[in-house]
Amino acid sequence: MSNFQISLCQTPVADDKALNLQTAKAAIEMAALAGSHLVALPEMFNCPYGKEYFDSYAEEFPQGKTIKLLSALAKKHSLYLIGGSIPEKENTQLYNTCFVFGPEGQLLARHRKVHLFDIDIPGQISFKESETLTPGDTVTFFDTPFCRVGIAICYDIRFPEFTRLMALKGANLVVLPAAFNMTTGPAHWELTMRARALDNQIYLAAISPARDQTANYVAYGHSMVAGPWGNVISQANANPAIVTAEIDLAQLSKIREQLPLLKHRKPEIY
Ligand SMILES: NC(=O)CCC(=O)C(=O)O
Repeated sequence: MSNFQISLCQTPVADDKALNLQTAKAAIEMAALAGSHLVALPEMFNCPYGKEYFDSYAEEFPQGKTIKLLSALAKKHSLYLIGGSIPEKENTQLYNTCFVFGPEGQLLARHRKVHLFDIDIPGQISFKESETLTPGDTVTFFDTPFCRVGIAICYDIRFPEFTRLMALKGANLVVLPAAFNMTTGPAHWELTMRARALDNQIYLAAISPARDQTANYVAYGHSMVAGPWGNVISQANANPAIVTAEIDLAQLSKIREQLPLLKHRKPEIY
Protein backbone atom coordinates (compact mmCIF):
# COMPACT_ATOMS: atom_id res chain seq x y z
CA MET A 1 0.00 0.00 0.00
CA SER A 2 1.50 3.36 -0.88
CA ASN A 3 -1.01 5.73 0.73
CA PHE A 4 -2.21 5.97 4.26
CA GLN A 5 -3.91 8.56 6.39
CA ILE A 6 -2.63 10.07 9.61
CA SER A 7 -4.24 12.36 12.15
CA LEU A 8 -2.51 14.70 14.58
CA CYS A 9 -4.56 15.56 17.65
CA GLN A 10 -3.78 19.11 18.77
CA THR A 11 -5.44 18.80 22.16
CA PRO A 12 -5.57 21.38 24.96
CA VAL A 13 -3.69 20.42 28.14
CA ALA A 14 -5.14 21.35 31.53
CA ASP A 15 -3.95 20.91 35.12
CA ASP A 16 -6.46 18.09 35.54
CA LYS A 17 -4.89 14.83 34.36
CA ALA A 18 -8.23 12.97 34.15
CA LEU A 19 -9.58 15.72 31.91
CA ASN A 20 -6.49 15.51 29.68
CA LEU A 21 -7.09 11.79 29.25
CA GLN A 22 -10.76 12.34 28.39
CA THR A 23 -9.79 15.01 25.85
CA ALA A 24 -7.17 12.75 24.24
CA LYS A 25 -9.61 9.83 24.13
CA ALA A 26 -12.28 11.92 22.39
CA ALA A 27 -9.75 13.21 19.85
CA ILE A 28 -8.44 9.71 19.10
CA GLU A 29 -12.01 8.52 18.58
CA MET A 30 -12.66 11.32 16.11
CA ALA A 31 -9.45 10.54 14.23
CA ALA A 32 -10.39 6.84 14.08
CA LEU A 33 -13.84 7.73 12.76
CA ALA A 34 -12.17 9.84 10.07
CA GLY A 35 -10.40 6.65 8.94
CA SER A 36 -6.83 7.37 10.02
CA HIS A 37 -4.40 4.45 10.28
CA LEU A 38 -1.96 6.31 12.50
CA VAL A 39 -2.91 8.83 15.17
CA ALA A 40 -0.57 10.99 17.25
CA LEU A 41 -0.82 13.15 20.38
CA PRO A 42 1.31 16.11 21.57
CA GLU A 43 4.31 16.25 23.90
CA MET A 44 3.26 16.06 27.59
CA PHE A 45 -0.40 15.71 26.65
CA ASN A 46 -1.42 14.48 30.11
CA CYS A 47 0.56 17.00 32.15
CA PRO A 48 1.22 20.77 32.09
CA TYR A 49 4.67 21.38 30.59
CA GLY A 50 6.62 22.50 33.64
CA LYS A 51 9.25 20.82 35.78
CA GLU A 52 7.14 21.27 38.93
CA TYR A 53 4.51 18.89 37.48
CA PHE A 54 6.57 16.04 36.02
CA ASP A 55 7.07 13.98 39.16
CA SER A 56 3.46 13.99 40.37
CA TYR A 57 2.02 13.24 36.89
CA ALA A 58 4.61 10.57 36.07
CA GLU A 59 3.65 6.95 35.35
CA GLU A 60 5.45 3.64 35.25
CA PHE A 61 5.24 1.12 32.43
CA PRO A 62 3.07 -0.93 32.06
CA GLN A 63 0.65 -0.13 34.88
CA GLY A 64 0.28 3.65 34.45
CA LYS A 65 -3.26 4.86 33.77
CA THR A 66 -2.36 6.84 30.65
CA ILE A 67 -0.24 3.99 29.29
CA LYS A 68 -3.06 1.46 29.75
CA LEU A 69 -5.57 3.81 28.15
CA LEU A 70 -3.35 4.32 25.08
CA SER A 71 -2.91 0.59 24.62
CA ALA A 72 -6.66 -0.01 24.96
CA LEU A 73 -7.54 2.74 22.47
CA ALA A 74 -5.02 1.50 19.89
CA LYS A 75 -6.62 -1.95 20.14
CA LYS A 76 -10.22 -0.73 20.18
CA HIS A 77 -9.73 1.31 17.01
CA SER A 78 -7.15 -1.02 15.48
CA LEU A 79 -4.64 1.70 14.69
CA TYR A 80 -1.07 2.79 15.32
CA LEU A 81 -1.18 5.18 18.25
CA ILE A 82 1.75 7.46 18.96
CA GLY A 83 1.07 8.49 22.51
CA GLY A 84 2.58 11.97 22.41
CA SER A 85 4.75 12.03 25.47
CA ILE A 86 4.22 11.76 29.21
CA PRO A 87 6.48 11.97 32.23
CA GLU A 88 7.68 8.40 32.77
CA LYS A 89 9.18 7.14 36.02
CA GLU A 90 11.60 4.24 36.26
CA ASN A 91 13.21 3.66 39.64
CA THR A 92 14.10 7.19 40.71
CA GLN A 93 14.55 8.62 37.21
CA LEU A 94 12.06 10.68 35.24
CA TYR A 95 11.97 10.70 31.43
CA ASN A 96 10.00 12.55 28.76
CA THR A 97 8.70 9.45 26.98
CA CYS A 98 6.65 8.57 23.92
CA PHE A 99 4.93 5.17 24.03
CA VAL A 100 3.76 3.73 20.70
CA PHE A 101 1.07 1.04 20.51
CA GLY A 102 0.00 -1.12 17.58
CA PRO A 103 -3.43 -2.31 16.43
CA GLU A 104 -3.41 -5.24 18.89
CA GLY A 105 -2.66 -2.86 21.76
CA GLN A 106 0.96 -4.10 21.85
CA LEU A 107 3.86 -1.80 22.75
CA LEU A 108 5.82 -1.19 19.55
CA ALA A 109 8.28 1.46 20.66
CA ARG A 110 9.29 3.64 23.57
CA HIS A 111 11.25 6.81 22.84
CA ARG A 112 12.80 8.77 25.69
CA LYS A 113 13.63 12.32 24.63
CA VAL A 114 17.34 12.39 23.90
CA HIS A 115 18.03 16.13 23.67
CA LEU A 116 16.72 17.85 26.78
CA PHE A 117 15.34 21.36 26.36
CA ASP A 118 17.73 23.57 28.32
CA ILE A 119 17.58 27.11 27.02
CA ASP A 120 17.83 30.65 28.36
CA ILE A 121 16.74 33.58 26.21
CA PRO A 122 16.76 36.46 28.73
CA GLY A 123 13.46 38.27 29.10
CA GLN A 124 11.69 35.70 26.93
CA ILE A 125 12.04 32.07 27.91
CA SER A 126 14.13 30.00 30.23
CA PHE A 127 13.58 26.27 30.61
CA LYS A 128 15.77 23.51 32.00
CA GLU A 129 14.41 20.00 31.49
CA SER A 130 17.67 18.53 32.76
CA GLU A 131 16.89 19.77 36.29
CA THR A 132 14.23 17.06 36.57
CA LEU A 133 14.52 14.74 33.57
CA THR A 134 17.06 12.16 32.45
CA PRO A 135 17.79 11.92 28.71
CA GLY A 136 17.21 8.82 26.61
CA ASP A 137 19.96 7.39 24.46
CA THR A 138 18.36 5.67 21.48
CA VAL A 139 17.22 6.38 17.94
CA THR A 140 13.69 4.96 17.85
CA PHE A 141 11.66 3.37 15.07
CA PHE A 142 8.81 1.01 14.51
CA ASP A 143 7.58 -0.76 11.41
CA THR A 144 4.08 -0.69 9.95
CA PRO A 145 2.75 -2.36 6.79
CA PHE A 146 2.97 1.11 5.19
CA CYS A 147 6.50 2.21 6.07
CA ARG A 148 9.07 2.52 8.82
CA VAL A 149 8.28 5.35 11.24
CA GLY A 150 10.83 7.25 13.34
CA ILE A 151 9.98 8.94 16.64
CA ALA A 152 11.60 12.00 18.17
CA ILE A 153 10.37 14.49 20.77
CA CYS A 154 10.35 18.26 20.26
CA TYR A 155 13.89 19.62 20.85
CA ASP A 156 15.26 16.38 19.28
CA ILE A 157 14.30 17.87 15.91
CA ARG A 158 16.85 20.68 16.31
CA PHE A 159 19.67 18.20 15.68
CA PRO A 160 19.75 17.39 11.96
CA GLU A 161 22.00 14.35 12.45
CA PHE A 162 19.32 12.68 14.52
CA THR A 163 16.62 12.85 11.83
CA ARG A 164 19.21 11.99 9.18
CA LEU A 165 20.02 8.78 11.06
CA MET A 166 16.34 7.83 11.01
CA ALA A 167 16.09 8.52 7.28
CA LEU A 168 19.25 6.48 6.60
CA LYS A 169 17.80 3.61 8.59
CA GLY A 170 14.72 3.67 6.36
CA ALA A 171 12.15 5.84 8.11
CA ASN A 172 9.88 7.51 5.55
CA LEU A 173 7.80 9.26 8.18
CA VAL A 174 9.08 10.87 11.37
CA VAL A 175 6.52 11.71 14.05
CA LEU A 176 7.40 14.43 16.53
CA PRO A 177 5.26 15.10 19.61
CA ALA A 178 6.36 18.63 20.45
CA ALA A 179 5.59 21.86 22.31
CA PHE A 180 7.46 24.84 20.88
CA ASN A 181 6.74 28.14 22.65
CA MET A 182 5.77 31.70 21.72
CA THR A 183 9.40 32.80 21.26
CA THR A 184 10.87 30.00 19.16
CA GLY A 185 7.59 28.80 17.62
CA PRO A 186 6.87 31.75 15.32
CA ALA A 187 10.57 31.96 14.36
CA HIS A 188 11.55 28.32 13.90
CA TRP A 189 8.65 25.83 14.00
CA GLU A 190 7.58 25.64 10.37
CA LEU A 191 11.10 26.32 9.07
CA THR A 192 12.60 23.46 11.09
CA MET A 193 9.89 20.95 10.19
CA ARG A 194 10.11 21.77 6.50
CA ALA A 195 13.91 21.70 6.53
CA ARG A 196 14.12 18.26 8.18
CA ALA A 197 11.50 16.93 5.74
CA LEU A 198 13.25 18.40 2.71
CA ASP A 199 16.82 17.41 3.62
CA ASN A 200 15.81 13.83 4.26
CA GLN A 201 13.00 13.61 1.69
CA ILE A 202 10.61 12.27 4.28
CA TYR A 203 7.20 13.11 5.71
CA LEU A 204 7.44 14.86 9.04
CA ALA A 205 4.43 15.13 11.36
CA ALA A 206 4.76 17.49 14.36
CA ILE A 207 2.04 17.61 17.01
CA SER A 208 1.72 20.44 19.52
CA PRO A 209 -0.77 21.03 22.32
CA ALA A 210 -3.34 23.71 21.50
CA ARG A 211 -2.35 27.17 22.74
CA ASP A 212 -3.50 28.23 26.20
CA GLN A 213 -2.63 31.86 26.91
CA THR A 214 -3.22 31.32 30.64
CA ALA A 215 -0.66 28.52 30.98
CA ASN A 216 2.81 29.10 32.46
CA TYR A 217 4.33 27.65 29.29
CA VAL A 218 2.34 28.79 26.25
CA ALA A 219 2.58 26.24 23.42
CA TYR A 220 2.73 27.57 19.87
CA GLY A 221 0.23 25.11 18.35
CA HIS A 222 0.41 24.86 14.53
CA SER A 223 0.62 21.06 14.40
CA MET A 224 1.64 20.23 10.88
CA VAL A 225 2.66 17.70 8.28
CA ALA A 226 5.55 18.59 5.96
CA GLY A 227 6.25 16.55 2.85
CA PRO A 228 9.39 15.23 1.13
CA TRP A 229 9.35 18.21 -1.25
CA GLY A 230 9.68 20.53 1.76
CA ASN A 231 6.07 21.63 1.38
CA VAL A 232 3.43 22.08 4.09
CA ILE A 233 0.72 19.50 3.50
CA SER A 234 -1.55 20.53 6.33
CA GLN A 235 -1.24 22.82 9.34
CA ALA A 236 -3.49 23.86 12.24
CA ASN A 237 -3.65 27.31 13.77
CA ALA A 238 -3.38 27.69 17.56
CA ASN A 239 -6.79 26.23 18.48
CA PRO A 240 -7.71 22.64 19.31
CA ALA A 241 -7.75 20.72 16.03
CA ILE A 242 -7.29 17.41 14.32
CA VAL A 243 -4.90 17.71 11.39
CA THR A 244 -5.42 14.93 8.88
CA ALA A 245 -3.09 14.22 5.96
CA GLU A 246 -2.41 11.58 3.34
CA ILE A 247 1.06 10.05 3.37
CA ASP A 248 1.86 9.24 -0.25
CA LEU A 249 4.83 6.89 -0.41
CA ALA A 250 4.77 6.67 -4.22
CA GLN A 251 5.23 10.45 -4.30
CA LEU A 252 8.12 10.14 -1.84
CA SER A 253 9.82 7.53 -4.08
CA LYS A 254 9.27 9.69 -7.15
CA ILE A 255 10.89 12.71 -5.48
CA ARG A 256 13.85 10.60 -4.38
CA GLU A 257 14.30 9.24 -7.93
CA GLN A 258 14.10 12.65 -9.57
CA LEU A 259 16.26 14.48 -7.01
CA PRO A 260 18.44 11.75 -5.45
CA LEU A 261 19.79 13.72 -2.50
CA LEU A 262 20.36 10.74 -0.23
CA LYS A 263 22.30 8.90 -2.97
CA HIS A 264 24.46 11.96 -3.69
CA ARG A 265 25.77 12.29 -0.14
CA LYS A 266 29.56 11.99 0.27
CA PRO A 267 30.03 10.82 3.84
CA GLU A 268 33.67 9.95 3.04
CA ILE A 269 34.32 13.69 2.68
CA TYR A 270 32.30 14.91 5.57
N1 LIG B 1 9.59 20.99 24.54
C1 LIG B 1 10.63 21.34 23.85
O1 LIG B 1 11.56 20.59 23.64
C2 LIG B 1 10.59 22.75 23.32
C3 LIG B 1 11.54 22.96 22.17
C4 LIG B 1 11.45 24.33 21.63
O2 LIG B 1 10.57 25.11 21.94
C5 LIG B 1 12.48 24.74 20.69
O3 LIG B 1 12.46 25.90 20.32
O4 LIG B 1 13.32 23.92 20.29
